[in-house]
Amino acid sequence: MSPDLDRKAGSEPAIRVRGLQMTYGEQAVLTGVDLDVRVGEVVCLLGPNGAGKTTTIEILEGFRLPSAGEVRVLGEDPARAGEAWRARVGVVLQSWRDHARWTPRRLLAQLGDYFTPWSTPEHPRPYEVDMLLETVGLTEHADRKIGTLSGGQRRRLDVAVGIIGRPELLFLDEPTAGFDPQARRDFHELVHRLSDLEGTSILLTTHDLAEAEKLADRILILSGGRIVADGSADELTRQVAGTAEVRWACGADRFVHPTDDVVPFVRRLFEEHGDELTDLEVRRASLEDTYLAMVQRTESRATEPGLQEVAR
Ligand SMILES: Nc1ncnc2c1ncn2[C@@H]1O[C@H](COP(=O)(O)OP(=O)(O)OP(=O)(O)O)[C@@H](O)[C@H]1O
Repeated sequence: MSPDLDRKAGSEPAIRVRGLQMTYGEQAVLTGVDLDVRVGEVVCLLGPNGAGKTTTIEILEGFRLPSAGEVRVLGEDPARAGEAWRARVGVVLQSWRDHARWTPRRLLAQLGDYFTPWSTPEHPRPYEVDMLLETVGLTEHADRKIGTLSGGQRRRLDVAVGIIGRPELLFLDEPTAGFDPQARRDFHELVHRLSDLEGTSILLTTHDLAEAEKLADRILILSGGRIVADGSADELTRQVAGTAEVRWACGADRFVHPTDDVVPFVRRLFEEHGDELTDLEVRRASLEDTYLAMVQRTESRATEPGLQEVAR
């Protein structure tokens, strides 16, 4: 941990949300969301389509007013925060479509100027444009018109626009949608670099569970209007019963057994069947299995009145 992070570690979280509610007309989308993102942490918000991930992020960005609840982002209420606060927050929007005739270099230089008044010796802003172009892999395309860039190249530009001001907190809403595998890997390295070297706090949404596992210090699952799971990928996987499945074959017969105690179970198999075993496989629950189990659990609770009370 860098000295800067060390200093910040005891301070208030980058994001603190309690009892957040959001209702669109008659539709209650968020019914009581509690979440924290600590300084320097990378947190991934997962949830099915329509769960309210974008709504949550937009409220935290100050672009949408909640119906109820307490929201603190970098120590302020985003709905009331001013320009100095906005300069500390980076937002990667779903594709930069304006300024098709500008070049990435010109756009980034122009947007970067906005952050200059908020530069301090401890936290110089903005990023140097050439360095940022290199970081997001756009050096070759720096002087082409934005309108002629491919979808993936524009997405890289979106990321550059989001971080040009060297934000302390970065929001990424499905940042790698449309990326090819190389661009995805480059982006993952960029997130690690921002987090490890710059101490940037990051909240991102994705539907790519492998991406969540790779990037997140902590995963939150939003379902049924609330956070239903909170932990590292390993911690979440351990919360789902039957964490491993043992498959084996004796001659032509094949068997499957779910178990939490893999080693004693396999030892018994060898004691009982020894040389008769012709195949053996231990399959741990993946984050995908865990995610689907947790979302199904909340969805079935929502359709069975009273069950939620019993489960508590
Ligand atoms: N401006 C709006 N007016 C009315 N309803 C809205 C509005 N924005 C979102 N919704 C509804 O709120 C719910 C949550 O939408 P949101 O976009 O936050 O979900 P999401 O988790 O980001 O979904 P996805 O994974 O599909 O992007 C959806 O049912 C959506 O139709």
